[in-house]
Amino acid sequence: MTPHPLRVGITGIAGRMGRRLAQSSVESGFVVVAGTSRQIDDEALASDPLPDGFRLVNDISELVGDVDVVIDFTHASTVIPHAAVLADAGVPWVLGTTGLTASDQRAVDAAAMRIPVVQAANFSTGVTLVMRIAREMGAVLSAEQYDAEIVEMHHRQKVDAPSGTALAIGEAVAEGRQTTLAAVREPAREGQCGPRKTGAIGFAALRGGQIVGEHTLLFTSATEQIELGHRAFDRRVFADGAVRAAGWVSGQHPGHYSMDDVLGLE
Ligand SMILES: NC(=O)C1=CN([C@@H]2O[C@H](COP(=O)(O)OP(=O)(O)OC[C@H]3O[C@@H](n4cnc5c(N)ncnc54)[C@H](OP(=O)(O)O)[C@@H]3O)[C@@H](O)[C@H]2O)C=CC1
Ligand SMILES: O=C(O)C1=N[C@H](C(=O)O)C[C@H](O)C1
Repeated sequence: MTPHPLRVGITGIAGRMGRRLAQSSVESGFVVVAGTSRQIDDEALASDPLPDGFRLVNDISELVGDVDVVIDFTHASTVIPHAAVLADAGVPWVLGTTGLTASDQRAVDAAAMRIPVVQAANFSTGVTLVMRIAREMGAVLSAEQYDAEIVEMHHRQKVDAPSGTALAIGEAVAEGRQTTLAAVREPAREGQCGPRKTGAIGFAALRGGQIVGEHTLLFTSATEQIELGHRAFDRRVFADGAVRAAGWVSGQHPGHYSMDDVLGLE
């Protein structure tokens, strides 16, 4: 049963997503009990609507005793330690961090054997649907005829590329084509890179200004081009999805869940 009101802990609460997650949590009637920041900066947080009694701590291990769920949008280097702390404490995990290595992902999968984890490279409802359509397009638009490419653009501060969403869209196309992205991903093109391989999935990552997040999937054949795009205007779209996931995951059994599960999609 979901405890009421839900007590939420937010890692990286002073970050771009951390701040927005705190607002969305409060707007949803949850209590933001604690957040982490490696540099405690009360002044920077003073303008945000956090409740009395909120604790700002240095490390996730200092907040897990007080919370029903942790929402975590930080940096890939935190994933292995966060997985261990949350699994040991038995606290559900909503994970939005991108740029994970294969060993980071294995740590998430291992934690999901012990706690419920909702992981998504993009918590917006729109992108959740884009993934489903991308899978179907991959299944119908044959790899021999249609070249699949994914273009993404983000703000100049983003540290990982291609974005987690771009990679997840690529994985969905690969799944539709009954293969894996690892098997068909085209290496970044530069110099004498040679012609495009049939069946490859390519990526282009653009960075500039304060673009929140834009993704376009293109299928190009000799006779036509199909584009599927998504543009996020405000980080609220990710935060609201993650907060919805937090409310949902706190009542679940251990397992690895996606936004499809949260939204009740087949
Ligand atoms: N799944 C989704 O829907 C979305 C995912 N993201 C992902 O969320 C993550 C955070 O994005 P964003 O909020 O823009 O990033 P920010 O850099 O603004 O915030 C990240 C916060 O994480 C904390 N942090 C803890 N450990 C580290 C570390 N080792 N290196 C860097 N930061 C650390 C920092 O807080 P402090 O310095 O105070 O400790 C920082 O403020 C990224 O991986 C991004 O791709 C972003 C948007 C949507
Ligand atoms: O870093 C960001 O900002 C974003 N990261 C996610 C990703 O890597 O896909 C989601 C969104 O596009 C914003």
